[in-house]
Amino acid sequence: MAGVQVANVSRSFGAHRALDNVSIDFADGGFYALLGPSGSGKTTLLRQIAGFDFPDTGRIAIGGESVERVPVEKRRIGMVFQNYALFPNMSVADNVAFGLSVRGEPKASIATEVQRALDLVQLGKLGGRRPHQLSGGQRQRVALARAIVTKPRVLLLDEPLGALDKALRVDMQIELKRIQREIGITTIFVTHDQEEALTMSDRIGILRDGRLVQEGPPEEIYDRPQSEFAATFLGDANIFRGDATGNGIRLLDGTTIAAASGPSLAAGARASCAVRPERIQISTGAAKPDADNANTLKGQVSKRIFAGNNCTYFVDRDGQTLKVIVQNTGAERLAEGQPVVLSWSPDSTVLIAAG
Ligand SMILES: Nc1ncnc2c1ncn2[C@@H]1O[C@H](COP(=O)(O)OP(=O)(O)OP(=O)(O)O)[C@@H](O)[C@H]1O
Repeated sequence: MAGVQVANVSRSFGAHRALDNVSIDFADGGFYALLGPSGSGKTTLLRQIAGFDFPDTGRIAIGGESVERVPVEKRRIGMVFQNYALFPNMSVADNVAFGLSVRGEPKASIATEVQRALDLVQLGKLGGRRPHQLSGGQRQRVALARAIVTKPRVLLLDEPLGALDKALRVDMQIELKRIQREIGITTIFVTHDQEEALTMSDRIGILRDGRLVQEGPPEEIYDRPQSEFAATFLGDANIFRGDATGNGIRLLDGTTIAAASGPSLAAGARASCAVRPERIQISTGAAKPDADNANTLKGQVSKRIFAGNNCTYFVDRDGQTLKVIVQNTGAERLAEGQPVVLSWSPDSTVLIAAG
């Protein structure tokens, strides 16, 4: 096993900078999600690590050793892609055995290793089938078995669950995480799906236009985003813009919003505050807000979306629409058109420097 160190890596295609001075330390045995919009450089970064493509500048090391001159086949990396084709005319077992066979390993040990890999992905009894006799999820598990059978040091997964429907995808997320824990392999996982990134990974890196915008544990990025982009890309956020006051911001209409976390900014500097929709308390104003909720605003419900376990309210105030999500506790529901008071704690508010 091995960690992966990416240091100051840049890669351009013509005038386009697909990766711009990216540095990430992927810890040994960790599960790391790379998240970002289409074209942000996620696949390009995986390709540099795999050795399919090479950085213009910067360094990549696997297990502490620079891989600058190490070709793909010598990097000992397993890969699974969204449309990772299996050989249709080979059995499942032969598909999994492929990497070991080309290495010329003895037949008996190949059979043992293949069976172990198939058992791990819970396809131990299906080795004799052909790929077309499997479901989409089973085929992805074969691809995974094929990637891990050679005992790679690092596993690179590029949207491996992208082609699966939602229910199967959730099953496979749990399965993939179990397998990763069991073999303890350093895993770098590219996804578009923010929920998938939040639930599966130890750390998340958010890329935008080839740059690493923020990286850290899921809770840290969700609770303390450092930019409006990170706040709105990973989860929903209400963004307020104004001038820094020392402990928050002042909006154009003079309202102040206090924030307990964020950088220290000079008073008067342009800044934003972000607050998650589920952190806001909404009421008719008849009862006093919770004592901790120093931030308050008045507005009017413009839309209400009931979703069973929760209810989303869109609240208009001063040209802005705010989003509030309330768990369904059976309490009284607010109607569209209702004047409301929103309140939330400075602890739920993050100050962000203007980008
Ligand atoms: N071989 C190449 N030649 C020219 N441009 C490329 C090449 N590979 C990638 N790019 C460009 O680099 C940028 C990053 O591409 P990349 O595939 O890494 O994005 P991504 O974040 O993986 O996107 P997606 O989520 O859509 O897969 C894109 O603008 C892409 O068009």
